[in-house]
Amino acid sequence: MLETLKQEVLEANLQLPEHGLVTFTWGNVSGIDRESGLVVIKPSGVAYSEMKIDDLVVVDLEGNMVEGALRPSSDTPTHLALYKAFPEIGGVVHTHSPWATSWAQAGRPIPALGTTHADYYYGEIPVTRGLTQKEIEEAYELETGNVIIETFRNLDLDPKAMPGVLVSGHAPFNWGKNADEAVHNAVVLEEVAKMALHTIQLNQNVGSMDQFLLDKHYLRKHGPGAYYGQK
Ligand SMILES: O=C(CO)[C@@H](O)[C@@H](O)COP(=O)(O)O
Repeated sequence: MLETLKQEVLEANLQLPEHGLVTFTWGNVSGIDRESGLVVIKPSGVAYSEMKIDDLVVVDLEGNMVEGALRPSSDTPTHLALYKAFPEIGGVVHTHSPWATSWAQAGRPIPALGTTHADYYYGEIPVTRGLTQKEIEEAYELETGNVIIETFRNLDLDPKAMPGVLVSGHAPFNWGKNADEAVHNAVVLEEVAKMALHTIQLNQNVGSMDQFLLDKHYLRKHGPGAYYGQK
């Protein structure tokens, strides 16, 4: 089971450079085996072109090392916080993909402007508040997870219907039922972020799309009896 998960996590990580979502080593993917509670994650600072399956690190949900010779990604506490808070997810990805990161740095949520967005994200893609100096100094990556969870609670968002978030001043995190789906959602986020910025540049008065169009696109793909089936 763990060997299969490692292969999935390796392949998901390697998709990041393929899709142009990472520069150098600015990103990481993990996957969880819910039965054992073990998480497989990219090692910190290892180049994608050199990464081998045995470089992946296995940790438990408390962050204790279970397998691996390298240091786990510095973002591991964020991944673990998300796995604990959102039991329905099986994969997490963090990138600094430039279009989504631009919105995060601007501290702006991405409004739902069209059907590409609505096929994956049920409404505006949220942005968190900025972390305080104390949070950054004491437990930066854990608090990054906590601020995401706080945002979802405050906005009453369902992580299945909203599989990503922008961390203010930082960058996006995405998730999915597994590592592959998390990366898929990150690719869509980047495309949607780019299109939204262009759309607003072309028409500053554009409003969010109509609720009935959002419902039609999101619910026919992900709602009960969805004809596409669940991703
Ligand atoms: O967010 C950041 C840095 O701002 C990290 O995700 C990025 O550098 C990747 O770190 P790791 O190599 O996974 O430790």
